[in-house]
Amino acid sequence: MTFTQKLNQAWHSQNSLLMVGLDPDMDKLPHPIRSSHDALWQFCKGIVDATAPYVCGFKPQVAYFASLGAEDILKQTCEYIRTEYPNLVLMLDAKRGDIGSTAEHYAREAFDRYQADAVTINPYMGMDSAQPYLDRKDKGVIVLCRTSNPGGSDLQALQVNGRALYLHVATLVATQWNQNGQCGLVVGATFPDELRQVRACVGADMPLLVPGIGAQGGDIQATCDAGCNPMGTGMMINSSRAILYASRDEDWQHKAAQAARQTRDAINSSRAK
Ligand SMILES: O=C(O)c1cc(=O)[nH]c(=O)n1[C@@H]1O[C@H](COP(=O)(O)O)[C@@H](O)[C@H]1O
Repeated sequence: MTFTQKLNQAWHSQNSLLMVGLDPDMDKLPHPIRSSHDALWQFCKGIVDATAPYVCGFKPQVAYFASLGAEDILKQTCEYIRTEYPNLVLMLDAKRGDIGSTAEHYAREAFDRYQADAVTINPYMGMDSAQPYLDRKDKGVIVLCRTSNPGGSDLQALQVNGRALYLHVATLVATQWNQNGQCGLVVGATFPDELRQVRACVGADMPLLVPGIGAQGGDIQATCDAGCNPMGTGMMINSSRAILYASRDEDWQHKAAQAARQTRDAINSSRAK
């Protein structure tokens, strides 16, 4: 099954556009598990189990694991998601970008080592840097387009031939890079006007990874109005900290589940309007 087929099925079977980002920060782990020898694994497994009923997928962020030398826990978490929740999308957030020969190894990392369904990449180095990912015909390649952070405007909003650079990226990906129909774009929920423009530019079928609700303050209604396709889908709306750290006490799993359910419900009532 391809990435987009799996995503479409997950949207419908889970009735959810919510993606939970797995960004485990040792300083913020719940107190009851913090001093445990396998705290990181307990946290990742606990969050996955608590929130799985409410999501279309999970997005582990490589840096949070790599900075701890905990790639083994990332691998274990990916395996756990794949085996226990095989209908949910597994997106590796890596934001890689390098020359083709090196990118080939990043592609192996994402798709062979972690067996992700999709990976985030940076388009700055152009098509040959994306080719090793695009060659994996069934895998999702999610390209940074209009990122959620304030500094995203520094380059992405520059006018190039009368059009913002991020729209050039959107057009390039939708026309030239999307040969296998498995590409998507990252567009921040913090910029709903730009999200609307990107959706108009790429059409209804391209999935958008939309981080920026929750801790970054993006508005769910504005996000759905701007980014949903006519079927009321089309987005993986990511939230990490607001769900992961909803509580640091005994009830951390319960509070994470509650935050995920409330976010899913808010998205569903916004996309239904
Ligand atoms: O590619 C991403 O996932 C991403 C792109 C972007 O423009 N902004 C952004 O915040 N992200 C990621 O999405 C997550 C957002 O986390 P919260 O702000 O805690 O919900 C982090 O893992 C970021 O690395």
